[in-house]
Parts: sequence; structure tokens; C-alpha cells
Amino acid sequence: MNVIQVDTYEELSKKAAEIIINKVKQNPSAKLGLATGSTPVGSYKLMIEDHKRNGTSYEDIITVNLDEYVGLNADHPSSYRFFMDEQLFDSININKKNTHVPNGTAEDLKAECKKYEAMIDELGGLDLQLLGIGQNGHIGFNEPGTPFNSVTHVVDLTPNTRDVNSRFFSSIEEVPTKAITMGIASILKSKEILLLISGEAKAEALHKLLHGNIDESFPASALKNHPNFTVIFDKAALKGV
Ligand SMILES: N[C@@H]1[C@@H](O)[C@H](O)[C@@H](COP(=O)(O)O)O[C@@H]1O
Repeated sequence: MNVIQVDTYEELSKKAAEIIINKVKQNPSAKLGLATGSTPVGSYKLMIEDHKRNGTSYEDIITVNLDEYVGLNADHPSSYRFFMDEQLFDSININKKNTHVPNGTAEDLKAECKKYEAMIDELGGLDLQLLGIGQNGHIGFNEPGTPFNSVTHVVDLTPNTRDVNSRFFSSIEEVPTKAITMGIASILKSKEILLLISGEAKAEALHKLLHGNIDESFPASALKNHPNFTVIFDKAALKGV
């Protein structure tokens, strides 16, 4: 595990954006695994700025997102497809056809999961997977207890995750109870993994990642088995533990 500590969220965003932009420059047809949540937003902004200023091209880049809520379509403002379009895809020269987010409104959710995993395999695995982390150590929507050998699947969201994520909805009742997520094994298929941890609310999760055991009760600990795993965190995430 490579550990990078920075002072602020701004620095964290800059560092992560640099790593992603370099990957894109080195390999203009790279396959990027992307994440939602507030943490990567700063990096996405910097990627957009760099695209506008320096012309870094996403023309042949393929993206694969980690997860999507069950029941929300692309037009729903709280869907992860909507989020990705708004926060990144609509502002860079990516071909929308090359951007993949699980279809949360698929009639046959199991078939959708199978199809998604097969797509990842057909791509030959991703080149770089960007991740955030939940307060309980979830990655994607892999909640504590998820087997490390899990592939893309449907999950029941925990009350805590629904509560934390309710800030993106008008009320807690609107937060879906299920989601489709890449599994832990799907995430580990990526050649490189970059995890971003920012803010005091994540202090316990960071502490467990750095000092705890590799155990299914803490999903992010699986990443420590990966040969090319980097975690970037800010000072605030070190507070209070
Ligand atoms: N499914 C997403 C995760 O992929 C993300 O890492 C997490 C943390 O979000 P934030 O960065 O807003 O704290 O939120 C959601 O649960």
C-alpha cells in the first residue's frame, strides 16, 4: 500500500487529478474506473479545467462506474449516471457510448449484473480504479460482510448508508433501498487502485485501513492485498482517532 498524506482536500484533489491525467496522457485509450460521492468532485473539476486549458483528450477513454441505485433512471438528479454526466462527462470530450454505469432500472437486475461483470472482463480489466470510502469502510456499495470474492451484484443498502447518502435526496424516504455495485473482486481486477479519504467523518475508516486487519467486516481492507494500491488522505481524516 502506497500512502500519500496531504494537508487539505484541495491538495488531495490535485494529487488524484494529476495521477488520472497522467494515466490518460500515457494511454489515450485507458480504461478508468470512476466513483461518485463528494470526495472525487474536486478531482473531476481539475480534470475538466485541464481538459479546457491543456486539451487532454478523452476521445478514446473508456470509463466504468462502480455502482448505481436500483430504481433510478438516468434522468433522476440523484442517480449516479446523472451525477457523472453533470460532474464530468458533459464537460470533457468523452464519447458517452464509452461511459458505463450499471443500469439501475434494468428489468432483470441479475442479468444486468452479469452483463456488467462480463463487460469488465471483456475490457481486460481496468487500468485505474478511483475509489472513495464509506464511513463504515464500504467501497462502491460493498457493505461490511461482503465476501472478498464478490463480483457485480445487487445489494441491500444499510440504514447508515441510506442515512449518510440522504443528503443527495430531498428526504430519507426517497433514498433507494437497493443498489447495483461492482463487487470487491471486480474492483481488485483493476491494474491500479487509487483511494481518496478526506475529512473528519472518515477518520475511523482511515485508522482501520492503516492499522486494522484484512477482514471482510471492513471491505476497504481487501485493497491491501492489491499490488498497486495507493491511498491519499488529508489531515482532517487523521483527526479524532
Ligand atoms: N457508493 C458511494 C461510494 O462509492 C462512495 O465512496 C461513498 C462515499 O461518499 P463521499 O465521498 O461523499 O463521502 O458514497 C457512496 O456510498
